[in-house]
Amino acid sequence: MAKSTDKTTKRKPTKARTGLPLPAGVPAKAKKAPKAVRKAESRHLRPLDLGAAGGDAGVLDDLWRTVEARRTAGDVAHSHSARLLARGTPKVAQKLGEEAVECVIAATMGERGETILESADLLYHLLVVWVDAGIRPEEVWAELRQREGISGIVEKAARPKGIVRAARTTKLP
Ligand SMILES: N=c1c2ncn([C@@H]3O[C@H](COP(=O)(O)OP(=O)(O)OP(=O)(O)O)[C@@H](O)[C@H]3O)c2ncn1[C@@H]1O[C@H](COP(=O)(O)O)[C@@H](O)[C@H]1O
Repeated sequence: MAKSTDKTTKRKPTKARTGLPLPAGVPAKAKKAPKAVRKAESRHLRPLDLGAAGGDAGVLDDLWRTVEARRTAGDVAHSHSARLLARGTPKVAQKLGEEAVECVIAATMGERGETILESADLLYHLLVVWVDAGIRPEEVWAELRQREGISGIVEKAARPKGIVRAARTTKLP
């Protein structure tokens, strides 16, 4: 059968790369679905074991060491961390902000499972920011330890009035 050359008969793609239907509003000519959809799709393709046993905070120290190793010896062709770090501090910081917003959205929507996943993305990108800035996890853990037992309300009330906290915040009192 002769191949139709009439453009109008060409079916508009209605599926994303993964074969899942594009959500309403995503232009059919979109090269790829919006990031949130891509993420959700990839999660759909990789059933998640939310609340998996064996999770503990030590993973953060381990993950920091892995990302730090990617900074020094990572291959941008095979390591997301190496590629992100190679894109420079502004991009590293931008990605943290993006992931924070995605976590805010999931939490606001009351999506517990999605909030867990977005929290993991956010923590990973925070570790990349630390590696990029030369911050070791124990420096942050020490700061949190120092705050133990001091209520946030008491801490804020004790700040000198009218003086911007010693270069630790851009917020005016
Ligand atoms: N925990 C993570 C992790 N969480 C999220 N991500 C990636 O972060 C990216 C965020 O997706 P985006 O859509 O924002 O894509 P992007 O390419 O970053 O940004 P854009 O250019 O699209 O704006 C995805 O590629 C996620 O897979 C992660 N990549 C790696 N890790 C872990 O970090 C360690 C080192 O990984 P590699 O550096 O890839 O070897 C391993 O233990 C990994 O499990």
